[in-house]
Amino acid sequence: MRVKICGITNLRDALHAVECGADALGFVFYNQSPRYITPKDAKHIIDLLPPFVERVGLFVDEGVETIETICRYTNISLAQIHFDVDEESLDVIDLKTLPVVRTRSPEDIHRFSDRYRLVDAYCETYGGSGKRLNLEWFEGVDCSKIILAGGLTPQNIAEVKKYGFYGVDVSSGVESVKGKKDPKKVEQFITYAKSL
Ligand SMILES: O=C(O)c1ccccc1NCC(=O)[C@H](O)[C@H](O)COP(=O)(O)O
Repeated sequence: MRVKICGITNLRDALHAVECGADALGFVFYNQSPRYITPKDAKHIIDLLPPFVERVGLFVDEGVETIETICRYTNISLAQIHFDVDEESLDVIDLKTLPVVRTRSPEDIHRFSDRYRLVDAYCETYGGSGKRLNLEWFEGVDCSKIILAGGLTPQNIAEVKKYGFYGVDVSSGVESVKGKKDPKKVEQFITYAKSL
């Protein structure tokens, strides 16, 4: 199971997550978020990461040029796209992209089904809400290209085991306060997810 720790705002949390075995770190470039990080601060952290860690940039309502410029400057390796896009618009971005499906009903899970995608619970504000998805919606679905997000915690991560997700993504479930990770929760989450 691959694990992404999202909403990284400081070097200490980043290095601790990597030490615990995180495969990917998420940086929120959306200035309305309590987890917002400036491109300059993200670059500082990313420059100090060891090899083999995916750096994911989260974007809400940004143009292609801004996304490409920020990713190149910071050395982000994957752009996570939170606003409504179609396949063609994704292909215009000259970077590896990960569309986010904000799910209101079981049918939504099948959007972008040929691609790797992050499936999150729908909420009015964007991301990091702690809101969970109904796991029954994934019964009988090919989850091999789905990264599951939304309300995951060290306590409930074991519930996802039987679905065969490509990976899991967590933000608020491993925080002490918004924008700051709890080292123990991060360690537990990654250990439990990797044991599934
Ligand atoms: O985390 C944010 O504040 C955020 C802001 C804008 C767009 C996306 C954002 N986070 C999205 C994520 O990928 C979260 O990791 C995902 O929604 C899971 O969050 P949580 O339910 O808190 O684990």
